[in-house]
Amino acid sequence: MDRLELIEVAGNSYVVSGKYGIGVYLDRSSKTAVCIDSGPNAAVIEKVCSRISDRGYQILAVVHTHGHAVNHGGNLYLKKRFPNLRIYATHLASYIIENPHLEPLVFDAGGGSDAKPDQNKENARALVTDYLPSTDGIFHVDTIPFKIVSLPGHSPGMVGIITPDHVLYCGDALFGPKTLNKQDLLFFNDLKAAKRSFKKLSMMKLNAYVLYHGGPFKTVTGLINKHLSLMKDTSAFLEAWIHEQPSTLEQVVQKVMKKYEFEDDLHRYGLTTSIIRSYVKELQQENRIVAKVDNGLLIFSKPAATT
Ligand SMILES: O=c1ccn([C@@H]2O[C@H](COP(=O)(O)O)[C@@H](O)[C@H]2O)c(=O)[nH]1
Repeated sequence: MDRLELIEVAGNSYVVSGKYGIGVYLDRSSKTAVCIDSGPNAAVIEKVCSRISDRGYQILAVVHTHGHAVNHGGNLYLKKRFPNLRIYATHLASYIIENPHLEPLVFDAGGGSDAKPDQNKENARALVTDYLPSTDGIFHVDTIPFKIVSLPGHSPGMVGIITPDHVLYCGDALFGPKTLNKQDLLFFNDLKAAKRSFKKLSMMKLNAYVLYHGGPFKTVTGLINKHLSLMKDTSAFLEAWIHEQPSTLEQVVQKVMKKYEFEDDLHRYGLTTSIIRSYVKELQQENRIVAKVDNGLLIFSKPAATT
């Protein structure tokens, strides 16, 4: 793993270099640091701790945007190193953070989970100490004021965190260009909520936006448009296929895995199934497809023509 650095985003707000955009807010008066999410495992967060202590700061708290394993895998390490650590999360996120065995409910369709097994084990007993509101508002870590912005879509109850420097840590409300170029199929568990979150983001005026998969950006309008266009393409593809060929969810997943030339592995299958479920739900909500049970099979098909 490359050496991780703290990159200044604005004022006292930083982001860790590398694959995971862990946020770090350095409070100069108290010499304490607040992390936004804690990375996938102990190895990553240990390096982040070293960069923070090189600057003479101690970690006081970690604030979670949502409860996916790659966002909270550093908690147990932090808790062991800083026994008075505060861990902030919404109620919804806390269920998964405290019970990592629940994560397969989100990512798994009977096979693999999004987290590697050791990430799950590692995090087994790092309990949330403080609940964040899942609606917009202000909360304090010690005396430092942060703002919460509700940004559901990728994960239920996901929130963004705004630091006193007006930097918004968006979690996975948006993905960066690297992720967008790698995968056309975007993980959102509620597409309508995701689009409302995009709209909210597009109306905000902040100094910078930090994406957990993508790092810091001055504006996110271009990224939002790219997300909307990829989502529209996926929806149109699924609608056209289901109109042509009434299908079960498994058949739709198979079609998509073939289209994107995904490897036959359990993790990819689970992720694809979760994503396709969200699209199929939206197509049903918009009456673009219908569902019926036929001989014990759930079949999606074209709605009957109205006269
Ligand atoms: O097909 C997919 C696969 C993954 N995602 C989301 O992207 C990020 C980053 O994934 P990496 O594989 O670690 O680069 C992760 O949060 C996945 O949920 C996706 O949207 N579509």
